[in-house]
Amino acid sequence: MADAGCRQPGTAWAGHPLVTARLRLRPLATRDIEPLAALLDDWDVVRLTAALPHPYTVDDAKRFVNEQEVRRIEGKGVALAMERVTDNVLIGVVGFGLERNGEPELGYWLGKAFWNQGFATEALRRLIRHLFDDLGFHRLWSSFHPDNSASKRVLEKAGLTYFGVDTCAMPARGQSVIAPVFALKKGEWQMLRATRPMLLVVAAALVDHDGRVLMASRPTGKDMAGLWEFPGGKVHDGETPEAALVRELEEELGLDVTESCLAPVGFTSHDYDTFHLLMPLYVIRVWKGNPAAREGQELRWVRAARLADLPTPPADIPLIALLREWV
Ligand SMILES: Nc1nc2c([nH]c(=O)n2[C@@H]2O[C@H](COP(=O)(O)OP(=O)(O)OP(=O)(O)O)[C@@H](O)[C@H]2O)c(=O)[nH]1
Repeated sequence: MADAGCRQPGTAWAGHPLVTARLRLRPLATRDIEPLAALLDDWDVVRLTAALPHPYTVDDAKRFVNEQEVRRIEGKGVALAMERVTDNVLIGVVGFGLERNGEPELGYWLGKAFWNQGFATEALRRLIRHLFDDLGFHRLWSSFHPDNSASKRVLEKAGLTYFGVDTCAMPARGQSVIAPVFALKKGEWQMLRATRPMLLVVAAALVDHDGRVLMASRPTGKDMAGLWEFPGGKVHDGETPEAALVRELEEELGLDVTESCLAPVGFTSHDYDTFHLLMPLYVIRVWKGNPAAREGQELRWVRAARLADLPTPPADIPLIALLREWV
């Protein structure tokens, strides 16, 4: 599913948010100025960057947000806020510039509290897909301070490989460095993507007598922890989707459901960048037992019209719209 309607390849950035499992990437706005300054007034965050001053003030952040808006309008590049979907907190910035050679140069930074949790890689993978698939670029690149091994790892995980070195000015540090340059061509990226798995997951919309739907929070330790989802899980080898759902509902909630009570209502097909999710959804109105949270999840009965208020995995958004018609 495209994240923002049916964009044709080659169309320009239109300001739509890009959505990942845990993040929303959207243009910077005035409301980001204070949180931006708080995240960037940190020597550990800025010391290996080229242009971010230290100390970093609210005025610096104001100037940065205004400059980025001008760059975006002039088509020179885009800086996107990385916003966590569970609580809408700004955690960093990712973006690209076309100033150096007309090919996108990737850049990013994260507030220190958000390091080592895979956020930069997740954001970069989504931005790369946007640059190749939606904006029609054929090659992109990035360079980093030679001491910045974390940045190197992020680029490698996103698929970029060593291309050469370049002299990189670091005006905010009053020096220049010989910086490694990493690059990725569209064809290489397409080959990498062809190896990602297709995951078949089944999900249930359990609907009670009041027309409410049972949602479960993904427990700490699982991917997308804190998001609200339909109960269900992966289909095992040799299982039918229906048998898998009956098994999952027993394991996760202690419910006894018979296959004949499952009504398939639709499916979602969603690109998570590291895997492709195919997930049929079944409405169930009859079961035995009371739902019990057996796997550390929190449970909540929610009216179909209010489901959209919960932070859910992006794959679930079309199913939530569908359920409004069904329940
Ligand atoms: N159950 C469920 N999974 C969903 C939904 N939406 C969605 O993107 N998924 C994704 O589908 C995958 C299901 O994996 P899971 O970890 O829940 O599967 P599972 O119960 O078999 O767990 P396990 O592999 O830890 O035993 C996850 O990547 C999850 O994020 C949803 O509404 N319900």
